[in-house]
Amino acid sequence: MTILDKIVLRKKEEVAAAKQAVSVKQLEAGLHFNRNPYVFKDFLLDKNRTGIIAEFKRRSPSKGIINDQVTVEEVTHAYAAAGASALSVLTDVDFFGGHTNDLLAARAANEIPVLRKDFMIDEYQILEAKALGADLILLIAAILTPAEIKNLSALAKSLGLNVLLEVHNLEELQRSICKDLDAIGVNNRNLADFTVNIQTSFDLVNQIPNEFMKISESAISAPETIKELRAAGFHGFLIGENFMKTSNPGLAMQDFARQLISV
Ligand SMILES: O=C(O)c1ccccc1NCC(=O)[C@H](O)[C@H](O)COP(=O)(O)O
Repeated sequence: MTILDKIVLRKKEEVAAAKQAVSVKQLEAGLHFNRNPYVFKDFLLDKNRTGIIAEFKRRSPSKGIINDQVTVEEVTHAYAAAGASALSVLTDVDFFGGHTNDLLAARAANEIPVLRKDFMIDEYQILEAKALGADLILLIAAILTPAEIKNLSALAKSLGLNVLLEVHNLEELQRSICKDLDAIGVNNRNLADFTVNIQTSFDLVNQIPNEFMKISESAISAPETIKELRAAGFHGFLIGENFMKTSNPGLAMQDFARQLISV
């Protein structure tokens, strides 16, 4: 059983428990449910921003604890001030040390798009994302059938949410593309065995139809890499560990953004 299989098994239990605890009616009555989400593309293409989707990531299955000494408010606020185009907030508890409260806190502290970074397998989680104030949801091709991607993305769009599809190879990309996606992310990390290779992004970028925003995800640690990814056609860059492993992730992002101007 891969780590991804384990995460999905646990996610099914979590979603079942969440449905018992909070009804769909209660979600729909939530503080943020009627808020208009930000348009992800506008922030990605804003020349005054970096294109970076900066992630708040306390721990991960591949690295263990990355940083449990900082708060979501201080870090995400500093990311936004340093020019992040969007924030990625992990809400998975067991494998990433995240929480839905982290998303609520990031929403309250920021006025840029927030991605609910989780393993979405059920319509309930999309409604929950909307209620928490997310602007963007992630659908991972490796854990969903084409029909599930179609249904979950259609529901997200009907709620005004932006949809990021994540793929790792050409087969996942070709079987998963559908009309309700806004962006397609190439994950440079193989989620089954944790190996990382930036080349995955370069290999797939021209296979992604140009109507979608193109995002390179994971293992990005140098401004020069962003320059190369941009030249290849990417609009967005999801970065977690490179900032979170420092004692001051916001400052790390600020230094990175400064260097980005001069590469
Ligand atoms: O990061 C992991 O170990 C991991 C393991 C299993 C499933 C997903 C995993 N990570 C999710 C991500 O892809 C990253 O959090 C995200 O792309 C940022 O990557 P990085 O900049 O390398 O932290």
